[in-house]
Amino acid sequence: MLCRAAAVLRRAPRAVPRRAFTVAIDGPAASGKSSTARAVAHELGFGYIDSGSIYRCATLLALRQGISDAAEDRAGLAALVGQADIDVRIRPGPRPAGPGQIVVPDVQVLLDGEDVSRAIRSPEVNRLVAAVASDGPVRDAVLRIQRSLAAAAESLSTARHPAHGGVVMDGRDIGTAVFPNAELKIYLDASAMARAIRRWDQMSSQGNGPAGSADAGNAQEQPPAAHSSVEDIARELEKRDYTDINRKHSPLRIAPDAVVIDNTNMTFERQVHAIADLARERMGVPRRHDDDDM
Ligand SMILES: Nc1ncnc2c1ncn2[C@@H]1O[C@H](COP(=O)(O)OP(=O)(O)OP(=O)(O)O)[C@@H](O)[C@H]1O
Ligand SMILES: Nc1ccn([C@H]2C[C@H](O)[C@@H](COP(=O)(O)O)O2)c(=O)n1
Repeated sequence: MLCRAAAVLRRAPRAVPRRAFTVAIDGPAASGKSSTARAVAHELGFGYIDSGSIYRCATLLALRQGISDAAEDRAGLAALVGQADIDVRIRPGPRPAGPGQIVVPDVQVLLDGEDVSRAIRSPEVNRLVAAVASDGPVRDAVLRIQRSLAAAAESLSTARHPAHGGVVMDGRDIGTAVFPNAELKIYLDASAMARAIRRWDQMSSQGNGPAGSADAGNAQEQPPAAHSSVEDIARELEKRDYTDINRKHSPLRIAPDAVVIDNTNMTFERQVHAIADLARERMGVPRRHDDDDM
């Protein structure tokens, strides 16, 4: 009898079919959401969706159609966004520089088949995107795109890893509005000064230095006039935090069930390993980075 039971157990499928695992990463500007989310997705073999890039595509559409940031002019934008074909793909990025180093893949964004990865980070888009992202109907249209892109990315990932596939999405309202039932919600935070220093470094590494850089990551806080100091950038980031927290539609909030990670004094590697291991723990698979207990 025992032998029979054992044989039946051996024949039983190992993994019970389950919904794919969703990791939602939210937080203020320059807290490290997108770089962390991409690295975590790579480490777990998950899909990745940069939700900010969808708002940026909506903004590019507005600019190309000559739609200004006046609310009445934006009335038709939500319909345009709903009809657009927007795709966000993860690209195998630079190889790690040494053994054990973290891979942060690049992201490619397609708007109606055109590669707009650079165009959506132009100074014009940076200037308009916050206004576009505060529009209720545009947010509803983007929400539908976010969910359908995530479903596609999840099914690709689960086709490769049937027992533990999933998707990582980063933004401002992923754990609160887009995926309120996400299996793991992270709220990534850091002091305004730490974020300003990172932004400064980002701008410097992109060529012209903070004073003249046109495209510094996603830096919307960069005014047309050049920044003279890290303190200026910190003040701009605080202004943006205020706008994000106080806007009417989907304001930036910490979901009650989110794990808050303040990475002010944390290395990039540690936060990536910690989040990946939290996901593994919740999926019931062994942790890989035992030193990274949070
Ligand atoms: N723990 C960390 N220590 C130092 N630098 C970090 C850390 N985490 C992320 N960074 C760096 O901070 C910079 C900003 O990160 P990232 O672009 O991922 O932020 P973000 O939150 O997605 O920004 P935004 O909201 O504007 O899109 C990047 O250069 C990233 O490599
Ligand atoms: N889930 C999201 C993602 C982004 N936004 C807003 C915030 C920014 O104004 C804009 C672009 O985001 P970024 O690429 O800089 O991360 O979109 C949002 O409201 N909700």
